[in-house]
Amino acid sequence: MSFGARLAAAMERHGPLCVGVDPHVSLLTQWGLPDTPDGLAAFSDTVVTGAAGSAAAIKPNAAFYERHGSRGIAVLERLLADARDADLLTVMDAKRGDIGSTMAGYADAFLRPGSPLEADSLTVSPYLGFGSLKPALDLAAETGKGIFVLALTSNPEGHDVQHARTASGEAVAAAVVRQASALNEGATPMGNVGLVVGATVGSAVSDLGIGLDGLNGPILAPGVGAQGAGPDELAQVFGNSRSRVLVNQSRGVLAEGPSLERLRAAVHEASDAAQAALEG
Ligand SMILES: O=C(O)c1cc(=O)[nH]c(=O)n1[C@@H]1O[C@H](COP(=O)(O)O)[C@@H](O)[C@H]1O
Repeated sequence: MSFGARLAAAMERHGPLCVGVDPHVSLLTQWGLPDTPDGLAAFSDTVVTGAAGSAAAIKPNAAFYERHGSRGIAVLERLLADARDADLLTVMDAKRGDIGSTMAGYADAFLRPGSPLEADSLTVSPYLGFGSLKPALDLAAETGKGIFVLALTSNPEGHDVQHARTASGEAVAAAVVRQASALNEGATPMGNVGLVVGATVGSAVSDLGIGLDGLNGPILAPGVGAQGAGPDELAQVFGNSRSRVLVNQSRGVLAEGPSLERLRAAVHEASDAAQAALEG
């Protein structure tokens, strides 16, 4: 089954929440864990257990594993395998972007079946040119994996690049959305090519003339919780595309650990709140 179909089924079953696995030093400390590979492993195990059966997906952020070198990467490998065993879809948040020939290496690392870091989907940056993503998009299409292309990011600094206009007058982010949408045409229930649009972007979608309705793919929405967005913002930003929005929360949920019971309750609550906001 393709990623689009698997994600649609997981969202139908578990709701629209993606739990971000971001083991910040401050969270490890708060959880009473050391800032070491063992600390990362304990944190990751708890998040997988807390999210399994209650969230559609988890999104480990590579940065927090990479800072521990090879032992951190080993923890990430195990996390991805454990999530697979727990029937949790994975969004590998590595935000890769490079010249096409190198992009093929990143695609092999994260999307090739059997790779130690195999995930169900990968976040990528189109800001070396959308065409540079082709090797990753091709491998995803071939293997039924997913790609989330950064379009309108949740951070305010993203405006400089994403709101800029191309020579034809089209906003850069609108061009990204247009090119991603073309790849999902005709797919049911939705295609494998998703976008990242922060829930914090306010009226940018309409201001820039972006047609999210035509994407026919998933939209990963970070920015809820710790970055300040909530139900009103989800409803405002995503309009008619709300049914395909996968809402990410990292710190907002993770702050409830290390108690598994409290973490599970927070996952349920965040999932219900996201569902209500997106249905409303
Ligand atoms: O691709 C992402 O996931 C992402 C894109 C974006 O525009 N903004 C954004 O915050 N993220 C990631 O989403 C997560 C947000 O974390 P919290 O703010 O703690 O919920 C982090 O892992 C970010 O790296």
